[in-house]
Amino acid sequence: MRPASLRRARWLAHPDGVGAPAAMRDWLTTPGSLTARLIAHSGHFRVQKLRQASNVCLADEAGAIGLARPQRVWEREVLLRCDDRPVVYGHTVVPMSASASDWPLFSALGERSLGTTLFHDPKVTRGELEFARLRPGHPLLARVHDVLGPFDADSPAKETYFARRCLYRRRQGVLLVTEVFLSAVLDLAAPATHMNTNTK
Ligand SMILES: C=C(O[C@@H]1C=C(C(=O)O)C=C[C@H]1O)C(=O)O
Repeated sequence: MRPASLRRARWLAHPDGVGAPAAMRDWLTTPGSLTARLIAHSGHFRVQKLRQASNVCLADEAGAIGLARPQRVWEREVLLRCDDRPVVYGHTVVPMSASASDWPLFSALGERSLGTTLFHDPKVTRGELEFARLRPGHPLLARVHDVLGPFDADSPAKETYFARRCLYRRRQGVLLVTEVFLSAVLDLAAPATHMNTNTK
């Protein structure tokens, strides 16, 4: 079992505390749907579903979804791909106590983006974003390793990953989405500044 200091990250209410470079900070603080912004900054966007089944949630997640300790939840893992390059690893958990009427579209999402169901449903309320720097040894990075292969060990800088998470509520249900941003996201078309994106 990893030491507690490695199993958990410090989730902060403001991105300044995680020390992300400006370009990564801009992606971390995307105000609306990440899916919509990735679509706007690539020629082809795809949600690659890795796994959707029950699993024990991460130590970092239990408290955020109202559980006293890590317990079995509904878990969804995806890679968001732009022009076939993985740019975000998505990890979503829903407590087993949720009813089908809380998240009616969740179980049958397949390779449709969860974001499209969250941002177009007036019954869904979105909590505040939280931000973290994930250090080698964090379980989310182990998941990323499992999918993308080992880190480039001779360049530790590449082992620094930044993530954000957000709690969504609908009826009596909660759903926590955590997004780990991969370095390839910085190669997308220069992200528009929020001012530009808000002036549509
Ligand atoms: C919350 C969103 O949904 C995205 C889609 C996900 C999925 O399909 O599992 C997971 C992470 C998100 O980046 C979004 O687009 O903002």
